[in-house]
Amino acid sequence: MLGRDGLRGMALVEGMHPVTRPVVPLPAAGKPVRSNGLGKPQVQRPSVSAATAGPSSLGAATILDRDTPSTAAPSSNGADPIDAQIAISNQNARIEGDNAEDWHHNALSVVVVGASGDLAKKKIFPALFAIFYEGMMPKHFNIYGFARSNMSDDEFRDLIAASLTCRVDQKEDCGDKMEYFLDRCFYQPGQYGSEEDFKKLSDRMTETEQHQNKADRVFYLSIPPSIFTQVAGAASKGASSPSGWTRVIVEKPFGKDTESFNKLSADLYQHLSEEQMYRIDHYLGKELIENLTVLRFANLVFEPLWSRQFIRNVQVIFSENFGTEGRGGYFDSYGIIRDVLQNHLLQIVSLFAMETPTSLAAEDIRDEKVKVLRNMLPINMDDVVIGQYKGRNKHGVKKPGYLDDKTVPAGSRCPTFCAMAMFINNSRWDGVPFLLKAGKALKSRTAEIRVQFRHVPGNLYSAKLNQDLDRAANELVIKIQPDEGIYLKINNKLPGLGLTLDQTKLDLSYSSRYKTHLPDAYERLILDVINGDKRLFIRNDELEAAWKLFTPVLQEIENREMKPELYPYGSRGPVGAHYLAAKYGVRWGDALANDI
Ligand SMILES: NC(=O)C1=CN([C@@H]2O[C@H](COP(=O)(O)OP(=O)(O)OC[C@H]3O[C@@H](n4cnc5c(N)ncnc54)[C@H](OP(=O)(O)O)[C@@H]3O)[C@@H](O)[C@H]2O)C=CC1
Ligand SMILES: O=C1O[C@H](COP(=O)(O)O)[C@@H](O)[C@H](O)[C@H]1O
Repeated sequence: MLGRDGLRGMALVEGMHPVTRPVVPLPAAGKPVRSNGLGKPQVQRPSVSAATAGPSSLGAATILDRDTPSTAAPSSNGADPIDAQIAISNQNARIEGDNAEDWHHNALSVVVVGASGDLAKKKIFPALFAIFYEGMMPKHFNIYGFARSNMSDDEFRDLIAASLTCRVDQKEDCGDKMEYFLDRCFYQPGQYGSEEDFKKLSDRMTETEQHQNKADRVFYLSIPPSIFTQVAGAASKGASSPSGWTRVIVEKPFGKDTESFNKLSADLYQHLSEEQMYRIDHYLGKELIENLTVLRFANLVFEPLWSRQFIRNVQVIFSENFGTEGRGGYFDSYGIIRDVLQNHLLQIVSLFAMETPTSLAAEDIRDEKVKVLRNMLPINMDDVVIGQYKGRNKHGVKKPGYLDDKTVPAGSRCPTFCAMAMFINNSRWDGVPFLLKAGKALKSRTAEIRVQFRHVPGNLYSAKLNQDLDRAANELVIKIQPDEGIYLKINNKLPGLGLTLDQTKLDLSYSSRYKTHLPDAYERLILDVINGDKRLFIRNDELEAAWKLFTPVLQEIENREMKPELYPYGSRGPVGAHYLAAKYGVRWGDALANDI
């Protein structure tokens, strides 16, 4: 068992080595000032019309002048005013401070274990490149791939290059930057359980780290969960940093139920300390999820409404317009509940429903989130609807059913859709249904939070609303993807001489307000690991509480071999989901005909 020193053989205790954002050349006037309450230093820039400046992420504290829409005429230097403000805000994420010199001089090695895999290619390498592209990587960085497949460094670079894109608009030196980045990428083949092979990797890393005082190392375990523990063991013994910190990103799934989670957790603790582990849930890295706490806690108009007194129900909806084609093998042993609800949607609920944290520090936020999970009532099986998609042939276009996938066992009852109602048993949320819904092969790809408010009591205009009052109630929609935005449905008078009410929306569409590229969730999260910021990562006790809620449901479904309700590929999902909502007097907001 390890002590506080983290990985076996680590010379330094995680946390003894304070971390700052990388140094990037700043305008001459930018100068470091003292840290904010998060223990992070800030940079003061004269051009920010800000009360405070601070890091990005949940702790973002830079307040920008929002009077000028992005469509406004360019400023005198030709730059769009909001673009300019965003650029400054981004620069503020690259914090400098007392330890900036350390950061500047330390080497950083990022090892992607499972480098030949799907996630690595699709998300991790592009994210690492984007971080570098944005000038957020420490100066002395190197990237290492590790997997069993045999590859030379050059073949590895070709593999990575194929998935890198110059997504960051209007920058001209992308090609050069890509070359520079690829030159710093290396590949080490090896067996996952072999300490010797990780030592070989470590020796190669030492070569690129040797000119720096200290070397910090990040290991991203982008591998199947069945080998998490052996990799953690071999890597910690063979390749921990001898001089700096060592952090390990662990991908989901974190177990399949309470028992397997406890085992995985205990096994990982044999090799890694809690402090070193960054359990990733990429939904927490999405722009609108990060904004959730800002919306609620930085606006007087929302927080007072955030309770059973005003909110009738909350819906967290995830849908994809494609099936599990090609991933059926993995999916069939997990199903949609483990794949999406137990992690992504439940994390959103806990962040949404938590009490005001003492501060924006990671532990304060996670303390509040875990309380929500522990306060949840056991899920009632009558509040669970499961479905599985079947093939569809519409207008000559054939779509396969889940069971048509060759990698799916014949007759599988694995749910590809689930809707459920959950309740938080505390004074804020007592009796408010939290309706969660996730499905594959549905009508559209979307992820959103819908907050349906109560109707106006004694509404003077009830006769004018022409429908039931609940339908005319306000609804706040946080659109996580696509078309990121926030809108509030309100009742408004139609202009003119008559007195007719119109349901319309106050609309903050990100694409019209901010002409900036939204960073991918993995970019933000990997950068947070480099910066030692755990606010957007899951703590062990959160998972423990999550599995406590979901394990009985999964056991019921699996032991009773419950039959999922079939729904056609590309439809709105099983009808049962609508009955579930109706049971609580609610309509799914995404299914409303009047979803303006
Ligand atoms: N892909 C995705 O979209 C997402 C993935 N994840 C999680 O990320 C992790 C990686 O996912 P993904 O890249 O899709 O996984 P892959 O199945 O592509 O596996 C990654 C690499 O691991 C090695 N590998 C695969 N199967 C085995 C095995 N049975 N034993 C030993 N090594 C194996 C292979 O490398 P080699 O043979 O070269 O050693 C492979 O390239 C998983 O934990 C997954 O659950 C999470 C969210 C989304
Ligand atoms: O974790 C997962 O997420 C993806 C959806 O992620 P998104 O960022 O594209 O919305 C999902 O397709 C996959 O099944 C699941 O494992």
